[in-house]
This record gives sequence, structure tokens and C-alpha cells, in this order.
Amino acid sequence: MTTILDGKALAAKTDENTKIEIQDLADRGIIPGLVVILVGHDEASQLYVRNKDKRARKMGIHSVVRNLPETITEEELIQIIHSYNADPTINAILVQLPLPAHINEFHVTTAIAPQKDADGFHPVNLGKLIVNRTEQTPIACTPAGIMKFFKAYHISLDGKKAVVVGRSTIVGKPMAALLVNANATVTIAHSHTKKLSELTQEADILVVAVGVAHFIKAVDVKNGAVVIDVGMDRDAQHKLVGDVDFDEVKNKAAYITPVPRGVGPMTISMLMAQTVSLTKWSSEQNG
Ligand SMILES: Nc1nc2c(c(=O)[nH]1)N[C@@H](CN(C=O)c1ccc(C(=O)N[C@@H](CCC(=O)O)C(=O)O)cc1)CN2
Repeated sequence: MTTILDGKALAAKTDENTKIEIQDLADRGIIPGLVVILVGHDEASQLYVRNKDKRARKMGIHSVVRNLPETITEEELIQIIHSYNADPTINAILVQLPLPAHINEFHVTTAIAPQKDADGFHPVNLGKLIVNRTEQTPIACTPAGIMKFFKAYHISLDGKKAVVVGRSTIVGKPMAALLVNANATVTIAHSHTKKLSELTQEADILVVAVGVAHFIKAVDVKNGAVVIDVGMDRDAQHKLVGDVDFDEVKNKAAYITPVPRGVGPMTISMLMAQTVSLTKWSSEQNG
């Protein structure tokens, strides 16, 4: 029997808990503030930013969307980030990715103050994750959301063989670190990996984040595996699909996330939760 991991339901439950924390803060006169910076007009990014803004407002977060032209320079963007670093009404800063080619992603993510880093992409926060010192540390929202699935569905990771396909800073690397910290034996595979299918066939836990529609087929998956699909791809009919061929793989996996309504909704919920955590940590530090 295959269990479909329901991201929409888990996101709703996560948001309920976050709302309680927002109310606790409101009772103390504190309103969490989130700014999402969008450079250019990428259609998918515009949709994600709109959804983040809608969700934040609905939950009582002070939400700011800063739309910037495609032509903005890296220096101008970094100046704007510095202004939010110094803004006491803003607790969490997120720069929507991808950025236009002329802007260096590393320069931009390192310009965000680590204590306002909504995405957990700052090297200080990634470093804390690597050394497993994650108290009061923001963690990349998609991998953090995936860890919530494991917890909610009582999927044990200890001693399991995990394969993460994809080595991005958004998903692959932080995901691998979280799995190692949970005592899984982890392999990161990527475009230079030889005999990928032999590796994935061994995985008890398979996380796929490559950005290629239906990249993983049933033949690549172990019977009874837990399959987590991070892909947001379009098929030939322009339908939203994942990196995993869901219809094939669902018959082989014990647990599988669908696309849509799998990992995606949890990414936004974790952003809300993390905005609230950053606010709480900063209020604790400021007395
Ligand atoms: N700074 C960041 N940029 C990007 C991140 C990120 O975590 N931080 N992740 C992705 C995009 N993303 C959030 O930003 C995101 C993608 C998808 C979803 C989602 O809910 N998807 C829905 C389907 C939506 C649709 O119909 O197209 C689903 O899966 O059900 C949320 C957030 C890249 N950039």
C-alpha cells in the first residue's frame, strides 16, 4: 500500500501552529515582518511571491513585497538589502531565486544579515547546519519542510540509505546535511554521477531535485522506498509535473509526494514558521 504524502494538509496544520505563535507575539505587541524581494518578471517567481505575500498577510505577518526591475545592478540590490537589515519592522528577508544572470547569487545571499535570513542560505547559517548546531538557526525552507513530512508520517531515518539527487544550495546540500544529522547514510548525486540508477535503486529515502520532468522512473526506485519529489516542471502539454514519474513510481514506493500539493505548499509554510522564529529569536536577544 502506498501512502501519498499530503503537502496541502500538512501545510495547513503547520500554519495553525504558526498562527498560535503569531498570536503569542501579538499579545506582547510584536508583529513579525517579512520582506520578499523579487527582481524582474519571471512568471513562476511572481506566482510564488504572490502566494507568500497572501499567506503571510492572512496569518497576521507584516508582509512587504519589493518588486525591482530586471536592470537593477548588484550594488543597488545589495544597498536595498542593507536597508532592510537595518529596518526594525523587518525580521525576515528573502530574495526570490533565480536572479537575473548579471547578479551574483552568493553576493546577494551573503548581504542578508544572518539573523534575518529567511531562507537559511547565508554561509553562517549553512555552516551551523553542517556542524549540527541548529538552535536559533534558519534552515532552507524546502528541506526543512521535507523533514516535517518524515516527522508527521513517522518515517524513521536512522541508519537508512538516503540518496539526494541534486546539489543546489536551495535543496540538495541542506537536505543532505539534515539527513546526515538525523543519522541517515547519505549520498549526493548530480549531473556528473556515474550509474545513477544503480545508486537510486539502493535508496530507502530518495529525494529528487533536478528540474527535469519525469527524470526518475519506476526502474530507478527500490520497492518500498520513500520518494520525495522537489521538481516543479512542465510536461509537453504544459502541465505541472515533478522530477519523478508519479504514475509509475507510486506503485513501487511506500511513501511518495505528489506534484502539485506535495513539497511546494510546505516550502511556503516553513517560510512563515521561520519568519516567526527569527522574530522570536531577535526579541529574546534584545531582551
Ligand atoms: N529564495 C528562494 N527562492 C526560491 C525558493 C526558495 O525556497 N527560496 N524555492 C523555489 C520556489 N518556491 C518558493 O520560493 C516555491 C515553489 C513552489 C511552491 C508551490 O506551492 N507549488 C505548488 C504548485 C504551484 C503552481 O501551481 O505552479 C505545489 O507544489 O502544489 C511554493 C514555493 C525557487 N525559488
